Amino acid sequence: MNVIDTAIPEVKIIEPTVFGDARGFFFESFNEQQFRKQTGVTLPFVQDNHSRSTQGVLRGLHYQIERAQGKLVRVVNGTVIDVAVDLRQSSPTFKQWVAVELSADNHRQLWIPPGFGHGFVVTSESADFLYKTTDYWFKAHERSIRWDDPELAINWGVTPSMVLLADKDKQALFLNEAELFE
Ligand SMILES: Cc1cn([C@H]2C[C@H](O)[C@@H](COP(=O)(O)OP(=O)(O)O[C@H]3O[C@@H](C)C(=O)[C@@H](O)[C@H]3O)O2)c(=O)[nH]c1=O
Repeated sequence: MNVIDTAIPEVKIIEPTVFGDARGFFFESFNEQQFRKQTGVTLPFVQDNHSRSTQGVLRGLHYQIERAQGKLVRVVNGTVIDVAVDLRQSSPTFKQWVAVELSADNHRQLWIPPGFGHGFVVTSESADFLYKTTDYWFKAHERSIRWDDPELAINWGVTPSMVLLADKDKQALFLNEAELFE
């Protein structure tokens, strides 16, 4: 696997080594030893999630204010633009974001550490999104920040009128109203 730095040092793109042959392909989608060695991340993963979304669906920007989750995310069908936003007020990259295309074809994964908001928008007909998390889900600690907050000015690469949101994300807070990390 290959680890690629992003504009935010703790957010990393992981490119697995894919072995293609006449049958199709094979790759190790997660190897704890390699992941630890090459990213320096030693947090254990405790939950695996799978969501399916249709074109234009945007899930985000989500985080847990307590029991913050690190996430290792990837796509096994379709294409998304995946976004990580630094919500740690003491961080030199506070309020900065990275957007990375993840697809079934590029096999890319994104490591998003605890303390970040996370979201993605589906740019293909549908997308199957898989991710590992470093802590469990706690409904009481869930928070959502508006995907289109002008203070963040995230370039999602999609036409805003095409975006489909859950009610909770329509009611999400602006960054300046939200509870953030120290
Ligand atoms: C996130 C989650 C949801 N659920 C349930 C709650 C709800 O009934 C249903 C759908 O949940 P949501 O609408 O919150 O799903 P979704 O909007 O896909 O939430 C996810 O979005 C992405 C961007 C993330 O980063 C994740 O951490 C998570 O917040 O699944 C669980 O049982 N376990 C979980 O870990």
